[in-house]
Amino acid sequence: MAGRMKVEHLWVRFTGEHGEVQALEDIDFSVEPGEFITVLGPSGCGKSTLIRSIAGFQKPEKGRILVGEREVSDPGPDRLMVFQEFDQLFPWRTVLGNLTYALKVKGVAKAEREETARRFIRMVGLEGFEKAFPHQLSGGMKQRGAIARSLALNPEILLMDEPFGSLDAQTRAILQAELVRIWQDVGSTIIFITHNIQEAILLGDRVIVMGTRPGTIKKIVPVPLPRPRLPETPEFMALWHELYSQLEVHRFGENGKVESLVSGKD
Ligand SMILES: Nc1ncnc2c1ncn2[C@@H]1O[C@H](COP(=O)(O)OP(=O)(O)OP(=O)(O)O)[C@@H](O)[C@H]1O
Repeated sequence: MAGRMKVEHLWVRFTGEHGEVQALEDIDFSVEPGEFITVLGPSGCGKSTLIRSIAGFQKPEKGRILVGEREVSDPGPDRLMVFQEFDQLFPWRTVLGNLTYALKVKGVAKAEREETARRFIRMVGLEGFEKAFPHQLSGGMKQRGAIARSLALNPEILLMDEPFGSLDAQTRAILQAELVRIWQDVGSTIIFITHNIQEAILLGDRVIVMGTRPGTIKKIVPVPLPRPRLPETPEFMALWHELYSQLEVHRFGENGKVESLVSGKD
């Protein structure tokens, strides 16, 4: 069984053209094995910096991240990332080829690769498209392929940085439901970033709400609703309002108009 993941008093600072940015300040939480955590916050609050730190792409200024007993210092196969962009699969390999190649790199025996790849392709609903190349797939299908490839590699932790952010509302709703079903099947730990309140509640066992400048944890909110979750229920709506009130949802734009920093129901 995979160990608990701990983010311990993590601070990250960037020095850029426009001076210093304290992207993360004293981020501290732990995640149980098999837990589904959503991270919700307005643009620029440090969500991507947090997930990139967990992935090992970003060195902390202070603090550390533990996966079980191991301290994260570099990227590793125990923590795989799925991004928002649709071009994550190798364009010169078929869907099946993308998965079997990843399994080969991981060192899985040749005899097992194709069967494992086909199982995960089926799991994400891409059966029949094994021989298709990425350019022959829709955005949603490419995301399914990227998710299948990550899951086939059986990481301890799957890190998802707004993976459904570029999808139309209907495809997004389908993939949200399917991700929950797959997660219940495979039991991976998932850290899922979103700026969408409804998505955070639909998916997460707990929602980590972040505030901006500097990026801090404002609150960790458990979601005690049975799955599948229905946004129309009073319990769901009550949570929606609780999270909404935690977020710094509005600011004044240059022309004095109120701009929304997070989206709710899209
Ligand atoms: N490489 C970098 N160099 C300088 N500043 C950076 C760098 N990466 C991020 N930042 C700054 O750190 C802060 C947090 O950025 P980050 O991308 O983590 O936020 P986010 O919550 O993921 O935003 P979004 O939802 O818009 O993607 C921002 O102020 C950003 O400008």
